[in-house]
Formats: sequence, structure tokens, C-alpha cells
Amino acid sequence: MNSILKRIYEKVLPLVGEGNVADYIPALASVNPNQFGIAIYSNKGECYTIGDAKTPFSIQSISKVFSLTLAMKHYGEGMWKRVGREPSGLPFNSLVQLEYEGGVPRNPFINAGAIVVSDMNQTRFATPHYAMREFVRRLSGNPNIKTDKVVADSEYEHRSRNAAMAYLMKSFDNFDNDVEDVLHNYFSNCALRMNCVDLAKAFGFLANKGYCMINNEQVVSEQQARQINALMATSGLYDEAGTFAYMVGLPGKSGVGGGIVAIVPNQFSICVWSPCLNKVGNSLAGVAALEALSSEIGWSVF
Ligand SMILES: NC(=O)CC[C@H](N)C(=O)O
Repeated sequence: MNSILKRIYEKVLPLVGEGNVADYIPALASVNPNQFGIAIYSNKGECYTIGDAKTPFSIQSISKVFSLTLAMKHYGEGMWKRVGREPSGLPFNSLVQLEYEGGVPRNPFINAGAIVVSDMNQTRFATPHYAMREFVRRLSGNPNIKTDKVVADSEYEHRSRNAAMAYLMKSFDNFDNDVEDVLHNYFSNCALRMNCVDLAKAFGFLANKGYCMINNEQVVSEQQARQINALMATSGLYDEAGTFAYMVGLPGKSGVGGGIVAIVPNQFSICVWSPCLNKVGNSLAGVAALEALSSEIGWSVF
């Protein structure tokens, strides 16, 4: 595995720095673009790394999988009245579909969907962001995971689009709590700082039938783990999900911090990170690394 990782790392390295770092959140624009790391965590508990795998970064939309997991644990099938399970075919922060589909977002991984899931978690937890941070600390076995307050505040300050989605959902009666409170928690979740190793470990339960080996916890049922993987495979990379399924063939979830997590069911959880993004907002080198990994090793769920 180490020699495969080295080969892929060297192959992808020339692409690192191509594309652009996310600058619509000003605090993210200052990240050094020339960073690249990979971590692979196996169901046997082995962890393989290369490059900047231990440098923390802003997990951004990868947090949407953790929020969804918390909501599914509590609400089960009932939650699907408020959010759909279909790919949107539109950018992650698009508003148009939400209006003509009556305030019910297409899936939990576009922003509107993640915000409505955050509203569900707001109803359930007294301090939703701390509950989430505790959850990821447990899943990854790293008690030192922190929230980047500068990023969270920067997102809140530039929240107009996300706030517009939340208020639109409220106007359709698909929102229970105070919009501003929910946005604060949603942004704090996106602003969690984790490294590739933390994320590969924290996603281990999705490669392991819902079971987290790190703290010996059945996080979700085997069926729910399969369902979360299915949602990642169909919507995890926004409007690039189809191409990602075609090229990589694994459930994945990206974030505008440049991280991408991918699952090889029953075997591995992977995290790649490089801050520069392609046009749809996915890490350019990260997608290339996962393409190389899956074609070298033949991993695919299809
Ligand atoms: N795709 C992303 O990573 C987007 C998350 C970001 N916090 C936002 O709300 O815009």
C-alpha cells in the first residue's frame, strides 16, 4: 500500500496548485494552496499516509455527512419528509430548485439540505455544535479536534445566500428553529478543523457496516451505513457526482476546504486533501488522486 500511495502522490503532485482556493469565504482564501495529503484507514485498523496527511484543514461540507448521521440516528425514516434523496444537478448553493420544489431541498448534501438537517439537530440537542464536535472526536479518536472560529465567523458574516435558503425554507414551513441560531451551528460544523488521518478514521464506520472500531460503537445500523454511502455516491460531489461515480466508482464527499472522503465498503475509508478547487468546488488534485487510486487498485462499488 505504501508504494502505491507513493506512486499516486508523485503522479498527482504536478496538479497541486492548479485551480483556485475557495475565496467566497474570505478566511479560507488565505490557505497555502501547495498542500496535498492522503490517508487510508483499513477495517483492520491500519493507517497509511503520505504528504500533508497530518495538517488540519477546514472540513466544510464533509461535515454534512456527520450532521446527516446524527439526524438519521434520531429521526430515522421520518426525516425524509423534510429533505429529499435525489441528486440536484445544480451547484451546492443554488436557490432556484428550492423555490419551485416547495422548500424541500433535493438532498442532505447541498447547502439547503444540510441546513434543514442542522435545523433537525438544533431541535434535538441543547448545544448542537458541541454535540457534533464531541461526535467527531469520538469517531476519530482525537479529543483535540477544534472549531476554527475565524472561519465560522467569516462564513456567518458572508451568510446571505445560505440565510436566503434558510428563510425560504421557513416561508414554506420547513424550518422549526431560529434561522440565525441554526446558521451559527451549521457554519461552526463546517469550520471544524481535521486532518486526513482524523477524517479517514472518523469515516471508518461507513466502510465497516456502521461500526466504529475506534470507540467500539455501532454508530448507525448496517442498513443506514449502506444508505449514507448511497447518498454520498449519488450526491456527495454536487453536480460532479455522476462523473465521480464514472471515474472513481466510490461513495465520496467533498468540501470547499479541499478535502474529499471516499469509502471502499467493507475495506477502507480514504481522505485526500489539496486546497485548490475545480469549477464545481471539488479539490482538483483530490479528485485526480482518487481516480488514480481506484484505477490502480481496481476499487469500485460498481
Ligand atoms: N461545498 C461546501 O463545502 C460549502 C460549505 C460552506 N460552508 C457553505 O456553506 O457554503
